[in-house]
Amino acid sequence: MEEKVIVCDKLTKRFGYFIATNEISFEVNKGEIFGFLGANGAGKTTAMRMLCGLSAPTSGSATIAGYDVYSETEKIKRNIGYMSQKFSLYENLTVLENVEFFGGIYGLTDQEIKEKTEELASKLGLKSEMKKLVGSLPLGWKQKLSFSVAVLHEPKIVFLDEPTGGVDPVTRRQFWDLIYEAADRRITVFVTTHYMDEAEYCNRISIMVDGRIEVLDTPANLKKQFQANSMDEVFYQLARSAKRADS
Ligand SMILES: Nc1ncnc2c1ncn2[C@@H]1O[C@H](COP(=O)(O)OP(=O)(O)OP(=O)(O)O)[C@@H](O)[C@H]1O
Repeated sequence: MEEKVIVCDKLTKRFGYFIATNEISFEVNKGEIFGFLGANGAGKTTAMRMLCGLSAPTSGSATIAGYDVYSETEKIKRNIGYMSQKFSLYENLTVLENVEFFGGIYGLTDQEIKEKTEELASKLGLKSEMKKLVGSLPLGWKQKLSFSVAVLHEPKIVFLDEPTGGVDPVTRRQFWDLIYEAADRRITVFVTTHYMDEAEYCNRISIMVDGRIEVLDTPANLKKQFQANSMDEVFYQLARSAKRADS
């Protein structure tokens, strides 16, 4: 049987009377690429923050890499990687300094950091850029670098919150090559995106509407279910029913 690395049962987050995430239940397998979709305000970030151990749920249960989201948040943080468009690398440090800094935070030894640095520099074609400030790199490179840093310590799961926002299609494709490589190493990838071509790259996707998970299946099955030619069509059929104002 597949090992489940995320198990979530009726997980709920309220802010006062407002239910941002409403009884979501799902499981994610080891090494799976799981797309977590929904219109703006659907509740994705709120859910992801709970799964990363950054925000306590109001009710329901979840385990991440076997650890409880209420009582074992420190263990969760040690077993995951995280990347978002907003939280990224230090722009005023060089590429090398960033890798050394995050490697240190993740508890890698100096030798491991050295090996990882060389691997990363050659994989990303950044050998001659290692001493440049991250702030001077093009956005696409920053995001590929940021992803590589998020998986530097070979976490069990990497959470990606709109990782490719604002990046051109060619660079997004390269970014997804990195995601596939991580999944090949059995790192589970949990990714939110607004790009429907990226949704097609996921093994399975869920789509949230107004705090609830409305559908969860493979892209192929969802297209069949909604008699749609693309994930774009599936998404808009569902998003049309959303009531929340900020979508
Ligand atoms: N701390 C908070 N207090 C009150 N309401 C909040 C809080 N955080 C989020 N919300 C509300 O919860 C809802 C879900 O927000 P969330 O950021 O999780 O959505 P999202 O699906 O990630 O959207 P986006 O794609 O825009 O990031 C929104 O209506 C938001 O205004």
